[in-house]
Amino acid sequence: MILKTKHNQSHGYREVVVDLLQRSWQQFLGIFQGIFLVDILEGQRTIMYASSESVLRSVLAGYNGTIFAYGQTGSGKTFTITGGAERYSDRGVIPRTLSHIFEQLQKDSSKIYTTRISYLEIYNECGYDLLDPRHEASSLEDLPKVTILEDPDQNIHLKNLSLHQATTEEEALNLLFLGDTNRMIAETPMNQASTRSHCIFTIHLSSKEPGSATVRHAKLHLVDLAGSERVAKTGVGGQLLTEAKYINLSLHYLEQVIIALSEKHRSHIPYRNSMMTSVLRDSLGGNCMTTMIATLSLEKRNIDESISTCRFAQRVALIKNEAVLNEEIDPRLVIIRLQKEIQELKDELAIVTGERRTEALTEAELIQLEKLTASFLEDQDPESRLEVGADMRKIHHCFHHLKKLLNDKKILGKSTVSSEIKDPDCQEPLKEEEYKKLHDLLKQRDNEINILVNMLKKEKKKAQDALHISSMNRSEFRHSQSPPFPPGNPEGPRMFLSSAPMQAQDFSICGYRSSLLHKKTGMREEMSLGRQEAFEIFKRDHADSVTIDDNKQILKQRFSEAKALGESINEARSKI
Ligand SMILES: Nc1ncnc2c1ncn2[C@@H]1O[C@H](COP(=O)(O)OP(=O)(O)OP(=O)(O)O)[C@@H](O)[C@H]1O
Repeated sequence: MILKTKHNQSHGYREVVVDLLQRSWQQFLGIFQGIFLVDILEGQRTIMYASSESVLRSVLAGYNGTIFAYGQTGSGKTFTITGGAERYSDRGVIPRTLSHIFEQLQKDSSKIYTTRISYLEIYNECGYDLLDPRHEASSLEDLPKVTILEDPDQNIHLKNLSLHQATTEEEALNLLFLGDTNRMIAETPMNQASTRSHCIFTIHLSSKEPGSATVRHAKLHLVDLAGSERVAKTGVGGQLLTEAKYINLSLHYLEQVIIALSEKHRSHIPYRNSMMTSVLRDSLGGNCMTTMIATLSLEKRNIDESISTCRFAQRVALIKNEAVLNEEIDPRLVIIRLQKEIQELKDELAIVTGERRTEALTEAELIQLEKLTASFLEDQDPESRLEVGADMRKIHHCFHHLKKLLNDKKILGKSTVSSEIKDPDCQEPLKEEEYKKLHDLLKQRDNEINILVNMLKKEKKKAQDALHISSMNRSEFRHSQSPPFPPGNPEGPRMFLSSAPMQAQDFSICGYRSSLLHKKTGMREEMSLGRQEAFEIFKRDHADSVTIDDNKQILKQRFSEAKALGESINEARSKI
């Protein structure tokens, strides 16, 4: 519990307060056990540290929490809870709490958090939604009233109170500012801007671990109660008097609830007497970690109110709440998890039984698979899976679709690259240059082919000449044979003509073979130019090409020798 004073006396201030209270109320010192006295000079940060730290820790862990400010009018409740507008350092418990919560949520990546805000005002015993967008345009009577509904477990639900999701501190602060502008504020003899209502700013925090169906819901109520005032002392009338009556009455009911809670063995707690005690039922005597900030105005004339506040604080300090972890299993998540499990089991069963499906997938199924593939590709989670079941048709379609996406991306990438380097001014010259290059290459190849064709022609002519000569020689040689060689005696001519005629015969066989080869390869004239060229290259690069050339030379030499011999034989014959 925190006792905050607004009095602006810094020198020996704490001592003055304690001394004052000691003299006025001897037993009072006992009350201050566990109560912090906060000096105005120590500022809002100390208040925040002393009041909120442990509550915030519990809220983040999944427990409900409440921080409420109580004190007479003008003692600094609003300043403590919301803060002063002049300096940043004056910001109160709500903005500091929001800052702390969002900082912690950002640090903790192990859970998924959802933060929602509501802002309730209880004015003259009626509830209003301070975040209702119609607040500014309509009068209070036209606005829907927030009403209390109680379920069989005596849990309180508030009808017509909106919940606004806030994903960042900034969004949450904007909601706070919006609500603050809608609050009922009036000038009273005790306070230039007295809040004439009780305000409850609630942060609803839900957290769950990824993949888990267990959700924790925690509520943090930050309550700025309206201040009590002695009507006889302030002498207010009219609207202010009506408001003061409502405020004092609801604070009286609050006190009754606190008294009942602080007394052991009290079976009935009169929560239902006022809207405020109904709404704060859990915070006051139930499942909640509650901190009360008592604010005092320490002018001498306010001593009675200060003592009354301290007495109230003493009673509050006696109450023991039992906070429990608000965990529940989200039925929607359970259903989703069970459905997934059923599907997985079905798939497993299909694999085990070897069930084969051959009918074509429907259009809707194909679209669904493509959607699944797209969301799988978009999912940043490295452990995400593309679940299509044990159906080969579906698996194949997914692969097919993935391939298509990849190819589309490649084509797109290429076109992007080409469009990136495309320069409309230099594109034409580039093409012409390419064309010229290709044209030159073509010309060069034509020349080479012509040269090769000519070479081939020459070679062919030579071979034909050689064939012609050898056939002539053979006929001449045959004429000179008498009697002809008996068949099956290939040795015969060699014995008779020694080696030279044999060489001529070999050559003729060689020519015959080459003509056969020509026939076999389909005649070289009929070969395409490309094939001829390839054949020439093959011959040139062949491992035996040198030996073949040498043999050709030897053959030529022998041919001329054979020719000379033939001539001399003819000469000799004519002589004979
Ligand atoms: N610690 C403080 N430092 C500086 N100014 C303060 C402090 N506490 C309160 N004040 C100033 O005192 C005035 C009254 O404070 P505030 O409105 O917070 O009181 P309250 O208890 O909320 O009153 P009410 O119940 O009438 O709404 C305001 O002008 C506020 O700025």
